[in-house]
Amino acid sequence: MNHPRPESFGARLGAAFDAHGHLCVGIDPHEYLLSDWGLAQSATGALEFGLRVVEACAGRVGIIKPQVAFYERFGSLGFRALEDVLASARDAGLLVIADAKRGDLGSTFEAYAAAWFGADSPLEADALTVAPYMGFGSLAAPLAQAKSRGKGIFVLAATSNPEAGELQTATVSRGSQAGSSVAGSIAAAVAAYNAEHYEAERLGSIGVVIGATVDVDELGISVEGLAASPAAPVLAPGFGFQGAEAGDVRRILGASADHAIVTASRSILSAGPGGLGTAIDKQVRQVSEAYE
Ligand SMILES: O=c1ccn([C@@H]2O[C@H](COP(=O)(O)O)[C@@H](O)[C@H]2O)c(=O)[nH]1
Repeated sequence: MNHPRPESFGARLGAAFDAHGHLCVGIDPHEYLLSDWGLAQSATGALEFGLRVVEACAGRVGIIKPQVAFYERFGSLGFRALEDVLASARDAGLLVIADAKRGDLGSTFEAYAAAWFGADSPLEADALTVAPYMGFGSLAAPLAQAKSRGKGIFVLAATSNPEAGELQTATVSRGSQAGSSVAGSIAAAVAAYNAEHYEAERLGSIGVVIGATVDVDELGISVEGLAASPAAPVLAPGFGFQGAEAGDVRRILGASADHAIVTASRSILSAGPGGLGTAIDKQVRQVSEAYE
């Protein structure tokens, strides 16, 4: 039987940008946030937290990013809670980026892709963050599965944490990217992959993670290369709590800002359950002003 090819992640992301703008709300049930929200330090507390964030996001933003680690810490019950949060986000029509930062050699990566992209998987998400430090080639299986299942992948290139620069500015010594920085080589590989596999699309389905706290020139990343059609989506954490301001997104990401997912977690979540809707509305306004 012939199954119709699903709409690509890039197409769905473009629709989410058009309908709701570029803000993505992170779901990060930190220990202190569970306390502040009056929730239990348990999978049940993390479930309640996630469901309330999903409820507040529905109709306000198009994209959410649950941080898997905050569910994983509660073991199997935490994963069960995450499954329910993902199901509720799907029902609400939100685009879900699972921030799990998976990475491994090809055959093992296939299992991760089955977990996060499988149509029958309870952990099914729209996109997954992955680590390329076993080589960009190690991503071949999840890249292929993403394409066939209409999913997206965000490859870590230049992360927002201050200690990352030492490794990510290092020079690649071999192969077609010899002489580039590690971050620049990942960005170039993603741009090339989109050009080859998503050539007919406005937005490719394979993106990069570039922290909003980094200097893309210093990191050796060509934002023009990422913005060339089909543009690579840029998942940009680091706004709010880590210091970057949404109003600066164009200065920070240059040509890639038009395809950026402006991501914030603690700065919004710290408003508490009662103030969450207002905090999201305020952040949506700030982000949309930056794009005027
Ligand atoms: O480079 C990266 C990659 C991922 N993250 C994740 O994003 C959120 C940021 O949370 P804030 O509270 O808005 O700082 C968190 O889940 C990180 O693990 C990142 O910060 N930087």
